[in-house]
Amino acid sequence: MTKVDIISGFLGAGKTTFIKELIEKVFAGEKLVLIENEFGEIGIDGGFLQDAGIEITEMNSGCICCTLVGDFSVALKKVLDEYHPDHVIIEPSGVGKLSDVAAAIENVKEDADIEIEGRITVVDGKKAKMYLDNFGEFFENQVEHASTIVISRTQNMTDEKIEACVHLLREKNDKATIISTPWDQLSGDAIRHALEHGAEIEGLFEHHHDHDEECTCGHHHEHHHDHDEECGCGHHHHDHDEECGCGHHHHDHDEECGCGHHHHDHDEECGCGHHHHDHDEECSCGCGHHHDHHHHHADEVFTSWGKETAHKYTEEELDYLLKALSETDAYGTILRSKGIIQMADGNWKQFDLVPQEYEVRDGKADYAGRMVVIGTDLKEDELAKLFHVQ
Ligand SMILES: Nc1nc2c(ncn2[C@@H]2O[C@H](COP(=O)(O)OP(=O)(O)OP(=O)(O)O)[C@@H](O)[C@H]2O)c(=O)[nH]1
Repeated sequence: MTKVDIISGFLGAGKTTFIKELIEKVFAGEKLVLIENEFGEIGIDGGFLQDAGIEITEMNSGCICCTLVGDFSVALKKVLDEYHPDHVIIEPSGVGKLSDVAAAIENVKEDADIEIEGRITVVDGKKAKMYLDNFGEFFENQVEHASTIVISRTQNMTDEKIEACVHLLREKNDKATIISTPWDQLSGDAIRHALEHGAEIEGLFEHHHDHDEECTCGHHHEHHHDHDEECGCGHHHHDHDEECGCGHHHHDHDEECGCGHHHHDHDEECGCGHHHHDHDEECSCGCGHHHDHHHHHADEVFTSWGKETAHKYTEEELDYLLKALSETDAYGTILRSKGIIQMADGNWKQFDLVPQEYEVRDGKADYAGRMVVIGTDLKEDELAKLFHVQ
């Protein structure tokens, strides 16, 4: 039996940092495989885990989401056959929906001896409200489908702020264990207990209905449900045996689409008896597409820009670009950036950036400098100038 833990969380939430804690405190000595799915084309993480002798499979071909569920299932099966690990840790991209990833694992469960132990979502305590308001479609799904929610950065928050954050998360998920203790104070046992509790309540997420049936809404779902239950794909389905014929996705009508606006039903009927929202106007979510439905794929909303470079940066250049990206919107709405670059003195530095915060560490020489920037409305030409990669 291989136990599978999913460590999800929005861009820069602290997934990789929490995985380090898990590996050191909880999974030490176990045969472990990590499957990482980065949204950016250029993988930056990974080095430290490889050094620790942990097997890493990167899926950089795109975000695990409903369109990539099949590819992901194949990658997971391959890892199980090849390594027979005790544990598989899956780190989906920050903009992946936890329900999509869980559905992919459920696929594999039918012919492999695995059990989902924890659906863990790491939440940046300081940004939870802002991300819920602005990118609710992605962030909310990660919170709602978690069995354990781990809040990061609580060591830098007041008790009131921590409480407000827990309250906000509780409104979206009243079942999950919420960990708000700073991680360095958490023992391995406490983390293990939270994971095991996750496994206990995992049963609540599982449904046993007809598998492999084609839903008449035009999508292939792994599970079908009675009544108005959520199937884990993050969408709300109505009677599955009913053909509505309108060819649209149907969702909870009161759901936010992630563009930060609340859309209401328009009075149009497509004939299936449900109200659909059908705007012809452009949504201001930044994806630049016309929407006639509520569902966004991550790559419609978020863009990733990445480059390799031989440029050697001075301290001033690095300082300037990190401040520009974290404190201004001159280059678009920057949600995440990370990179490994060579400095003018020959040393290598690794940087990690989220809105309002960045961190620079000494890095190891690599084959080339490289960086990735993820956000909305990215100004790519300006970014290229900022990083001296033109
Ligand atoms: N102070 C503090 N910093 C943290 C904490 N968790 C994460 N960070 C920092 O936040 C940045 C992002 O952390 P990661 O662990 O790389 O986040 P991630 O969720 O893996 O990010 P993605 O690569 O976007 O998936 C890094 O600079 C971390 O050092 C925390 O609890 N406290």
